[in-house]
Amino acid sequence: MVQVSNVTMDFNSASQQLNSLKEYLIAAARRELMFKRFRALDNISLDVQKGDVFGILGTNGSGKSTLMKIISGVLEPTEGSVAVRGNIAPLIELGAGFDFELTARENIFLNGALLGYSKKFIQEHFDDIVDFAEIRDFLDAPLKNYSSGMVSRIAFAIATVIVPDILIVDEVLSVGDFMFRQKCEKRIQSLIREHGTTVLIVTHSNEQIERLCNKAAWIEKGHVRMVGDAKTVSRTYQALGGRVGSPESEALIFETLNSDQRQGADKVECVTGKDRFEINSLCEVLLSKERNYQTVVVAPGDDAPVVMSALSIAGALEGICLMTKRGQLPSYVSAYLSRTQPNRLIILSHANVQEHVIEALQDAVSPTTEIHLIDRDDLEQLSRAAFRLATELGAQWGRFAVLSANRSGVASATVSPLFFLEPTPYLVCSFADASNNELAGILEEARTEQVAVMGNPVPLSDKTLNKMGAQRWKWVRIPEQPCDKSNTEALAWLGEEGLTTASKATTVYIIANDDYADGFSVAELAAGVAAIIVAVDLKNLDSIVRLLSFLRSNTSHIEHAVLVGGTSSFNSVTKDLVAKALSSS
Ligand SMILES: Nc1ncnc2c1ncn2[C@@H]1O[C@H](COP(=O)(O)OP(=O)(O)OP(=O)(O)O)[C@@H](O)[C@H]1O
Repeated sequence: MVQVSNVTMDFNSASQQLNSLKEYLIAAARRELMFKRFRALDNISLDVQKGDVFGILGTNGSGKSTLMKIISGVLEPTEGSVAVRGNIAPLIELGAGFDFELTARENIFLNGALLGYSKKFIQEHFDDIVDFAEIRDFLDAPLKNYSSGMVSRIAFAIATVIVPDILIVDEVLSVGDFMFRQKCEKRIQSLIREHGTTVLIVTHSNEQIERLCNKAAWIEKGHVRMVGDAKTVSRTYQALGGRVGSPESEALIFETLNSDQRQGADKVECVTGKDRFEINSLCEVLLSKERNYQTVVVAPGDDAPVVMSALSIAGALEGICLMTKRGQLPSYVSAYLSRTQPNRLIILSHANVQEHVIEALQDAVSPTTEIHLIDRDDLEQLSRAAFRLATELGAQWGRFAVLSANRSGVASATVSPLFFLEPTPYLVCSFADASNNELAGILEEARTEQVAVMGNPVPLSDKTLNKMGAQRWKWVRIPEQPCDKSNTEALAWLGEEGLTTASKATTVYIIANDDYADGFSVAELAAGVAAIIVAVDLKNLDSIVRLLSFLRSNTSHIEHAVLVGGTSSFNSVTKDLVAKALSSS
């Protein structure tokens, strides 16, 4: 029905900004107009058969709409050709052919005429259009008073009043409200089933592609990357689309995804929530099944160094660490406090945790609960005050200490189980000499033997560290980024110190590079089973491949891989990839 042959589309756009038509004409007359050429489509070929419901996938700007406009005849390709058999109803840029000064009634006739319908045909179908669009009460109001959703309804109703041979739907199913989207989808379904209409559908919804289409193409940066059955293309796109990485990594992921290994699936679990607070609440449920905590430490969840301080003192005082938002106390935290009525509540507050949140925390516990509030705008001061409080409350510090710049990253999340394996101070450091002297004093007081210096860059130079540590403690530097380097060095350090070993761990918690704070929530769970936490950069295929090869080489002892992250981080494809990597022993 549609044959796209070697289509290339170049756009010219002015390379300098001209502010008026006059400026444009002057520049044109002087032959000073400069254009930049941009190739939106590069030698695209596709074959759409009668009855196909053909999905087009691709990241923003990959050329999907340009291709649809060329197929509809709105744009002429620079090179190549398109052969179409039958009439087309193009649902592209709904409302593009409307005059917003005219009424909805007038626009129905105007738009219908643009689509080639006769006046008689529109009159005969006028009621159908109005009823489908649900606009009868507003027919004589000018279109400029309509919402964009209502305009889309009219456009959809007009374009689908005929039974087209080919229907082109470009992101139309993502406009309007839920009920109307369903109604549009039903009409498309009836065109497909009852009239055998061939459909080309552009959408960012993989779910729609898999549900509606039999075939799909994935277009990336103007090239066809893959054509095939809708489910395979959609799943491959979810795994590889818009990501960076070497062709070797891409091939390996593709191969893993297409392998029919099944055994690993029962080893993979997910802890997913809509955000880090929901994940923290899920972890709270798992942790409180095992223990009744008498100390609860609450910290603002969007401030990684504060959460690290909270984990440090929670570990040292055998407490649980919960996260709060700055402007609102999550309900699971207040519910937990009311339910368990702990003996001690420690609140860490930093930069704009609102007063009412702190009050709500205080109100949630019983009058006999001992409450400690550490409120400091300065992270260095906050971490030291937390250390001192834990010491006063009887913490017996172990061999290690973690020093950090005032930012944390992936390596912090990977190292965080340490706080629950051995009481370990977490201290934020700065450039000031006086501050470093105080820090050296704290480490001496805690009898620290070994220091992990997290972050890149960290204010402390090698020279300063050597001077501070003198003969008393050794130090190791662990970078917080990039993700894979952080993982490797953090895990190597934990392993060397006999804390958790990647080569023996039976459980692996996998977190996403951009959501590494989720690692803090699972720190205690990980420590409980001597598990390791690894981060993966899901936007980078090389990072995914490194994770897969790590899993493959440790398959013999990994019994559980737990994907921890927001619902958008780990999709079913990542889960499948991890399962397949774990089944290839
Ligand atoms: N008329 C035009 N003049 C210049 N460049 C254009 C024009 N139309 C599109 N482009 C460029 O061509 C590229 C492809 O655009 P297109 O709208 O086809 O992408 P898309 O895949 O539909 O994107 P999205 O998912 O964001 O809708 C983009 O970089 C866009 O800026």
